[in-house]
Amino acid sequence: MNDPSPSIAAPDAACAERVGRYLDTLTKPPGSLGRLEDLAVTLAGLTGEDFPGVTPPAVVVFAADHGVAEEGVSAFPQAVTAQMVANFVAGGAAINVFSRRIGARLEVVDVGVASELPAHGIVRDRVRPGTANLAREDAMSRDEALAAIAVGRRAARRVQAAGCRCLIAGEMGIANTTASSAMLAALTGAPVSELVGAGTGVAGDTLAHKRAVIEAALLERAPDRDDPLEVLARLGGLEIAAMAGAFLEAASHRLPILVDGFIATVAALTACRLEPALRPYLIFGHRSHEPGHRLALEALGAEPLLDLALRLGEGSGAVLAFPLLEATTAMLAEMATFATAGVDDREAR
Ligand SMILES: O=C(O)c1ccc[n+]([C@@H]2O[C@H](COP(=O)([O-])O)[C@@H](O)[C@H]2O)c1
Ligand SMILES: Cc1cc2nc[nH]c2cc1C
Repeated sequence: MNDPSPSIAAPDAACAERVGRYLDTLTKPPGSLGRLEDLAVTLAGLTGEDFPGVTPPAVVVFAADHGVAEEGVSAFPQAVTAQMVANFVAGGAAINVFSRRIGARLEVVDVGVASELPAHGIVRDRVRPGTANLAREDAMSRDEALAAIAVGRRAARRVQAAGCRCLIAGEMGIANTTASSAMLAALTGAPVSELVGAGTGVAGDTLAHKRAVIEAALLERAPDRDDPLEVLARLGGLEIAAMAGAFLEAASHRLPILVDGFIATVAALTACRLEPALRPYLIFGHRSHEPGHRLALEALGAEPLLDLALRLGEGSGAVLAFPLLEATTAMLAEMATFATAGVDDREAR
């Protein structure tokens, strides 16, 4: 319980190198498939397979509430967290629609929703009914943060046991851009004014108030930036902790991980601070409209695949990027080589 991270192997460098060479035998000018070629090398290295597979993918949506919602930092009331969970169960949310398109196994996990939920269709693994208000006290204890990380690890083990070959973690939690922004400022030292954003749609005085709440909380909670578990416990969220745990566990099984938007990336950054060996297993699906996402990606040295000005969460941007991973694996498995297709290779110079 005290060690949040399983052991994570380094990617298979020999396999990655072999696939890099193989790519140049396929019927295309070398490098012409651009970042898909980088992705092929990455997938080979992290799975240790010359012809990696990513199907079927799994989407796990972690839902939790945030005590800081009572400060009026979101455009929506806290009750929307539970209402959207009911929508996920009924199949009507964006994540349901997009997950069906890619044939994903979709699971919704209650890691800390503060109100009533439907009786069926949810994995019940609630650590506590929402965090405390981080503007007034620590969001949770270290033990609760560890327990929420363990929730995520259990979810990733279910994904692995179900035979899924790519993990996408999503989240639902009213006010979680406040928690994520506070965590990102604490972990990177970046000024709150550079990373705070609209979340579900706050603007004007409400946005200024959100910034002031985060700045005051950073002074009050003052976590040690070199202690990621302390940052998570004092400023974070249960679903953020669970995503971090899911990423760590998935990497220990050599599962490729497709990271979603701002909140998921803050979870990824936290997990990388806990265990730097995680970083090579992370592929970033998209750049969210939330301004802090750029900083979080920079802190990870990450360049996402898509930039569609999304700001939904739920895992939606990662699911939309998944077909690019599928295309990458199909490129390796199905393209003809110059030799098999009888196409002249480039002139020797
Ligand atoms: O993933 C993102 O980049 C993202 C950006 C802005 C908002 N969200 C979603 O909106 C909710 C948080 O917004 P807020 O305004 O309540 O803090 C939460 O449920 C997230 O899934 C998600
Ligand atoms: C309606 C709604 C759907 C969401 N999905 C993720 N976060 C959300 C926030 C709101 C408000």
